[in-house]
Amino acid sequence: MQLGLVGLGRMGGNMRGRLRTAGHEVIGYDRNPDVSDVASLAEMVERLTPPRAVWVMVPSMVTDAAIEELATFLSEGDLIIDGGNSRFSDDQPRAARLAEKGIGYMDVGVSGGVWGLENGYALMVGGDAEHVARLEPVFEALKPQGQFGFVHAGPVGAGHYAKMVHNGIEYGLMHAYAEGYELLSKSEIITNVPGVIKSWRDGSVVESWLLDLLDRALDEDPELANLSGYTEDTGEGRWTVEEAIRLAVPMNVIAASLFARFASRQDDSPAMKAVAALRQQFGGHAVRKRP
Ligand SMILES: NC(=O)C1=CN([C@@H]2O[C@H](COP(=O)(O)OP(=O)(O)OC[C@H]3O[C@@H](n4cnc5c(N)ncnc54)[C@H](O)[C@@H]3O)[C@@H](O)[C@H]2O)C=CC1
Ligand SMILES: O=C(CO)[C@H](O)[C@H](O)COP(=O)(O)O
Repeated sequence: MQLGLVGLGRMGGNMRGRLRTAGHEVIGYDRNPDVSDVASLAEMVERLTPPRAVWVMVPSMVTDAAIEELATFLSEGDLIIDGGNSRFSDDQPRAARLAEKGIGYMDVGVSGGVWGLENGYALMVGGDAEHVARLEPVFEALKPQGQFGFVHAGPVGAGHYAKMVHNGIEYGLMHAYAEGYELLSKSEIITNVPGVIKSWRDGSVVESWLLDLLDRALDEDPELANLSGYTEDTGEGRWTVEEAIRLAVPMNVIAASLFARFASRQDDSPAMKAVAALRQQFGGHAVRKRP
């Protein structure tokens, strides 16, 4: 089928490749002319035959603006799919605004990262059954081969909700591997840290794709010597914790892994300075002065 695709970066660019390999006609627009198929959004829309379907794959901070601009070129009966990591609570208001113009909307959480071109993307879909059915050939091309990797999770917003929780879990899993890695690295008795990690890849209880990727990173840089631990976040972990607070769900692991990222950005911790100062105040304990 024919699909418009807005945003041709690490995700959208590869998705365009996978869809084309499956025989679909993709007309992609990106602000960056080096990767764009067309010069403008208007040209992309012009080249699509109504009723059109346009998949948006841009950073969440710019998604609302991108969809608003796109909608000015679309007509009744067209359909917008947001595949980026948007906050689920943005979806229903967005769908309502588009519905005023007769434009349909669905949200899709996409997992698979830069490996999706080759392995396929796990898709978590939110929206009306009629829209899901319309996009079925696109989902079929994007999803991994095999039994799993696709869900119609519920109404508009459910796809992004599912992806939010997925990413929260991702934070926690990564952090568990990371803490295990640090302990192995500090141990006096382990002489082959990358070897231990590698050994777990087959037959162990903790084997997983993330573990495979940690092994890959250690193959490239056995002591991760070329990296700083500074770690960004793009929203999903925060939203997961916010939602856990709203629903009073104990979320010890994911919250701790989110906060560890915040700590990774500090040269020194103001909180720990306060703890050191207080110990000194009440107990006369020694503190380390800054050089
Ligand atoms: N990289 C990853 O592992 C994953 C990313 N995502 C989500 O997918 C979305 C895209 O992520 P990436 O491809 O990694 O980002 P990216 O930064 O590699 O690519 C974004 C692309 O969008 C373009 N762009 C930005 N604003 C635009 C606009 N208004 N109109 C047209 N093009 C515009 C940029 O020029 C860039 O090429 C984000 O929402 C991200 O959170 C989802 C799953 C995995
Ligand atoms: O969705 C993803 C993987 O599943 C993206 O890589 C996302 O950017 C990861 O989240 P964060 O940037 O907060 O670490």
